Amino acid sequence: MSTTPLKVAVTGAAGQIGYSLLFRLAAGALGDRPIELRLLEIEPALPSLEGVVMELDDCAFPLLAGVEIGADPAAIFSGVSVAMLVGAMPRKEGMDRADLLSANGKIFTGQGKALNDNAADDVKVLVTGNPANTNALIAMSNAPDIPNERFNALTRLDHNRAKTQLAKKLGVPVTEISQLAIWGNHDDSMYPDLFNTMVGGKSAAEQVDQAWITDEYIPTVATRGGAIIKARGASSAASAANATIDHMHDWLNGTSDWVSMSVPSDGSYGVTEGIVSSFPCTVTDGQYEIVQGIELNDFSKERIAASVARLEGERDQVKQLGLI
Ligand SMILES: NC(=O)C1=CN([C@@H]2O[C@H](COP(=O)(O)OP(=O)(O)OC[C@H]3O[C@@H](n4cnc5c(N)ncnc54)[C@H](O)[C@@H]3O)[C@@H](O)[C@H]2O)C=CC1
Ligand SMILES: O=C([O-])CC(=O)C(=O)O
Repeated sequence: MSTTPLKVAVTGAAGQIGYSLLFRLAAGALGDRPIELRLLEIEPALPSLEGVVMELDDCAFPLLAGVEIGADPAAIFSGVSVAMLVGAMPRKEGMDRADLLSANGKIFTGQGKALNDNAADDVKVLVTGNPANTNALIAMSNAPDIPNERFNALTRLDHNRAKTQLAKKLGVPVTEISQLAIWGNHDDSMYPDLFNTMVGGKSAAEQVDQAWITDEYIPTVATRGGAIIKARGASSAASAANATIDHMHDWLNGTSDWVSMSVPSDGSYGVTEGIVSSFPCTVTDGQYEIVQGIELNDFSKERIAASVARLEGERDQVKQLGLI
């Protein structure tokens, strides 16, 4: 076990996702090593964050080596090797995630610059705050000294949702499912591809019919966030925190199966270079790779192209806003 604390920044730490995320991080969810938490909030939320820190203290977590809080990104990001950018406004019922671009996008220009100037050389940045893919693009574009591939966005929640919905349909445990992946944007156009997914060693697509995939499965996965907002009156929090941990855990520690990661496209599968889009990925020694050589049928190609078009639209919008 490494005894050097891993310095992890979390933004929006006093929010709902923060409340589920911090305690698991402090308990060792990223790996069996000490962790130092650097928590960023806006000034008015700092008193509430102080209460959360009191609760962290009250857990006496053996791996928690320190907690620092503040409203200055430069100070909080100083020397961090992991940055979880969660802090952003959540959508309300009836909104699309892209509706948050003008409100949230500017958060990621300042945080991109602050990471550029203050984070450790090996920093890995994961954006959860919505619209996550394009916010990651904004942060990446404002951090010219950090390699682009260190900026990811979260589609692991969609991946986990896709896994459970398929497992329920087929009456199998989630552990039977492999090679599942979400492609495209974390919005209603996302595409969970079942044509390359395996269940119990056999093709998933051959065990369900196409009408179920098109009319039930894809819409259920893609609109799950909205369904949760409707049911809870607030957007997903514990599951989003769980997915944020899953993504960063795997990026740091490696994978044994495909995982869905939104990463800057290198042009693989015709996805426009530079946009941050979800792909099937594997991770070895802290480096992810987009899985190559996957056969995509015409249905999949069409769905991916539609989602990529949404990402291009968001990119054009933030260009116009002067954020990239
Ligand atoms: N990618 C994904 O799968 C998911 C993304 N989300 C997104 O995550 C974000 C956070 O969600 P919640 O925790 O539920 O929201 P929340 O409103 O409970 O918490 C957000 C926190 O961010 C803080 N904040 C705002 N601006 C900030 C800034 N400039 N620097 C630091 N902190 C700042 C706020 O003060 C607040 O405490 C939302 O944008 C939401 O839509 C939520 C679920 C899943
Ligand atoms: O739907 C939302 O606004 C929150 C979110 O991203 C999700 O739950 O997937």
